[in-house]
Amino acid sequence: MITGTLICARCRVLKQVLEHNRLQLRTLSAVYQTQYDNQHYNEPKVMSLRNLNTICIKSGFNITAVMHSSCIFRCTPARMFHMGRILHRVHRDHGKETTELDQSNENLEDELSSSHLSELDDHYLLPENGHNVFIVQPDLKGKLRQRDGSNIELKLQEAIALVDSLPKWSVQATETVSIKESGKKEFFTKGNFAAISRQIRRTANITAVFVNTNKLEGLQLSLLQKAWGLPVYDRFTVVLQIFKDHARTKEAKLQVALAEIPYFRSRLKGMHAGTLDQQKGGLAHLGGSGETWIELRKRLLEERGIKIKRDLAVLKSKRHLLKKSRTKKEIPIVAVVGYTNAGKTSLIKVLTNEAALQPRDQLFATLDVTAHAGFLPSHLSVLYIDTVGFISDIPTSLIASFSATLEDIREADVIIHVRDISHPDTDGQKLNVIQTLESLELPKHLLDNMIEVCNKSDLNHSSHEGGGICTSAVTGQGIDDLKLTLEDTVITATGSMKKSFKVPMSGDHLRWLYKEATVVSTDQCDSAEHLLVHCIISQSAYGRFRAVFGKKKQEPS
Ligand SMILES: Nc1nc2c(ncn2[C@@H]2O[C@H](COP(=O)(O)OP(=O)(O)OP(=O)(O)O)[C@@H](O)[C@H]2O)c(=O)[nH]1
Ligand SMILES: [Mg+2]
Repeated sequence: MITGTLICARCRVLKQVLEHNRLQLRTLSAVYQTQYDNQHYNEPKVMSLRNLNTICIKSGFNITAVMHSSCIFRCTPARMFHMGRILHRVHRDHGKETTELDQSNENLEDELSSSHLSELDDHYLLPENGHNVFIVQPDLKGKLRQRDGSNIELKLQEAIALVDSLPKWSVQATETVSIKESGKKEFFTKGNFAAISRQIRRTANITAVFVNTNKLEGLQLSLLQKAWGLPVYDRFTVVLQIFKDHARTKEAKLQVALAEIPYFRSRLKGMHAGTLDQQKGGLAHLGGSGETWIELRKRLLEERGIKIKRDLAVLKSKRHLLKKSRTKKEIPIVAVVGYTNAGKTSLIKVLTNEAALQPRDQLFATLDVTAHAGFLPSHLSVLYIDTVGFISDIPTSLIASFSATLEDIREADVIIHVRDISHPDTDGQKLNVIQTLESLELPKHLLDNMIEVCNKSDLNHSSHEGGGICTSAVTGQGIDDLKLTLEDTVITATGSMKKSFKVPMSGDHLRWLYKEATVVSTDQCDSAEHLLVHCIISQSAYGRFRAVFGKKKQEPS
């Protein structure tokens, strides 16, 4: 039996280090590497430890120690112990397929690959103690201003609300700075940069700077961090943290993890390869084909992205099954969209009387797409879909990672656009939502039939002109109007009809209609043996009704 140390073949760097030092490891690593290359090269998941163990036994290899690439970088004794324990169990249970084992392997893979990526993180996302933030509000000048067109004071207010949405984060000071050009290596001009740096240095107790711009380039970010000696955040990273903090379900967490990848990638871009490789103990290049520290992390990020997308696809297929069963029952779907904090969840709560719904005065309180059943005045049941709020100046990659939400909007029968009519920038917010919806290339009829709701009208003291149904989710004002309008729109959008049927008191007609259509009300007929039934019925159900019961007898002209 050959005795040796087991290594993770995914890490070619480590393999080369070991070989370079003439350690007696080649037999197993070669077997593992070959298997990995042949079978799993394009797959993010490495061979399971159980399979590896089978190979070990077949090739007469006795494992005496476990070693992973993270030993070189950041291997904790606990991780080593964990891996050793699993291998011990694999040995013991060799040949037996136990689910417990699979579970451990999965967790382990995640733990190990995130151990590399956590070095990119450096507690930058969701630091335990929060932050005292200095907000720098860029004031765009010249052509940039014309393109942007929004009010600086309102942008600053939104930046403050974003920071306040994070646990233990607070705003310490704010400053507005003129910006003339974007896309340059340096974000600020020299003079402005010196002034803002002085201001930051003078303000006590600051632990982070938030530059309220869409997204800083990797290089810009690292230059600013170096100059100020503080972590620097842009809009993308602040919203990403809010998403990370608010994500509850597996799907939302996966979507946030997917959104994190471009962020990590941009961090890599901003890092200087030479400096980091030196810091990591000269492991930058080991032989011609070895991976540098940065290459390794790029590969891990790519693998992580593939894995997350695969997991999301599984969830999506389940979601489709659910949708199919919904469609089978022909329940109309109403997607409730709007700017974050406009009152979407609150409105659904009053429309459905669902006590469990919890609106919160927070940006991005809702991150999970949820469905809530409600009834319209004619007893027509609908499903309201609560969605993630929109916000201006967010890179599309962040929105795209929430593609499931967007797909739900696409598949709805009707869209309700909820606006916060009391917000000083309500028109800007409306424009942003419309532009985002248009960029989703939704079917034309969905945009044409969209219902605009001017919510929080109890707080709006100036008169509101223009379309839209004025509502208040707090006082209930306008909710009945909204339901009536929604009912008409749903009936038109789903191709349903309002019909009345004269059906015999005895017989299956009435039971059938209650099951397959929405019975609005019933009336006595001239004949005592018949009943007049008023329904909302889909075209397909109407066709079936006629096929089962015949036309002439039941329908009054
Ligand atoms: N006064 C008043 N407050 C409202 C009204 N509707 C919602 N709110 C408040 O506005 C805040 C946000 O409400 P939500 O329903 O959570 O808003 P949302 O659009 O779902 O927000 P996100 O999920 O974060 O995008 C909460 O504090 C609500 O109580 C309203 O009509 N009048
Ligand atoms: Mg909400």
